[in-house]
Amino acid sequence: MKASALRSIKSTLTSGSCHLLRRGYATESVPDRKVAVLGAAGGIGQPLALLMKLNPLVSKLALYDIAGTPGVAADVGHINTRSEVAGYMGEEQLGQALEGSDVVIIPAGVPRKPGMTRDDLFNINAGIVKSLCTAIAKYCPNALVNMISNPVNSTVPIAAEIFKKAGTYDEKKLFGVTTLDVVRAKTFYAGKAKVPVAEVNVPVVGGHAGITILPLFSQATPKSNLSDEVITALTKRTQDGGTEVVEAKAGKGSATLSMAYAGAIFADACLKGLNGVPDVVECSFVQSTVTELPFFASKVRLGKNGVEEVLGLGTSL
Ligand SMILES: NC(=O)C1=CN([C@@H]2O[C@H](COP(=O)(O)OP(=O)(O)OC[C@H]3O[C@@H](n4cnc5c(N)ncnc54)[C@H](O)[C@@H]3O)[C@@H](O)[C@H]2O)C=CC1
Ligand SMILES: O=C([O-])CC(=O)C(=O)O
Repeated sequence: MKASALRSIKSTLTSGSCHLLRRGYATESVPDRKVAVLGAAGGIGQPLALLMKLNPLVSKLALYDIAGTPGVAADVGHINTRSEVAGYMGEEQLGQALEGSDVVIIPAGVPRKPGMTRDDLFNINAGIVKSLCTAIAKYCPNALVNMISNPVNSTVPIAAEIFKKAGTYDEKKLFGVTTLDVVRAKTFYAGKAKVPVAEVNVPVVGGHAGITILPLFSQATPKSNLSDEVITALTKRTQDGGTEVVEAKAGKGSATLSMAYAGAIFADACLKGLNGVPDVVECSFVQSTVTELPFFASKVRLGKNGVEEVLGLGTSL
């Protein structure tokens, strides 16, 4: 090889690593973290894989599905960000995908069509979640599990039972992802209250289906003087947000892009908690004593072991 060609390669490599250091990706400041996405070739899985590839807290990204992951992994893997990407396809590669994972995100499963409720997905998705959680218990029992597959109100308790049976259950590490309800509540509230959406906070408690989704607009910030009538309409729109998208997609599935965004926000919060960032608080459907229900969504403080504290319902402003 000519000396000039070698010099040019060297300079490219050096400027590449400087670039990583400048952007705060240096390994000494950011710990290595492996994230696995199960169902990574799906409607949510693909944009979620993209968003996790953009997250500088991730060093390894494992993309698993029953089909299609080599293509998704090759595509996302060309993006010049920190994480190494690998695709895994078929049950025989699930163990490899999971091994060493710090966070496992599960958007594997069937979505709704118009006229269906999330409960109609129970039979098929319960089976999928059961097999995936059995593998998690075996290959990465200490990982934080972010459950997206519906019905979340049931898939989370199912996962808990699978982990209990395997002897690996840790209530601090199992999360139903309800972030999309918060994302919607923030968007709809900002629109009506005419406040900058980036400043809005709205806790959403309860569960993730119809009337179990309870946005607490009385605690929304920045505060506004919306009438009871408007608050009732905002509540209903948030509760029916999933159905609004299912109907608009007219048979082509449910929310995927907004869910990928919400899933990426929640996974990022989990990673920050694991890395010891203080005061990381998100709403999530977790094992809870806030009400008499065994699982309930409320604000949760995230830390080095997952749930650090399940926060209560709060008080109206
Ligand atoms: N928690 C929430 O707020 C939300 C949850 N969802 C739920 O997320 C789930 C996925 O939705 P979409 O991505 O739109 O569906 P999709 O059908 O586009 O993708 C699902 C993916 O899961 C894969 N899959 C099926 N069985 C699998 C298995 N055993 N192991 C690994 N992968 C498997 C499929 O091959 C497919 O690629 C649905 O259950 C949906 O209801 C959707 C939106 C919001
Ligand atoms: O409505 C659905 O089936 C998907 C979902 O959970 C949501 O968009 O909130």
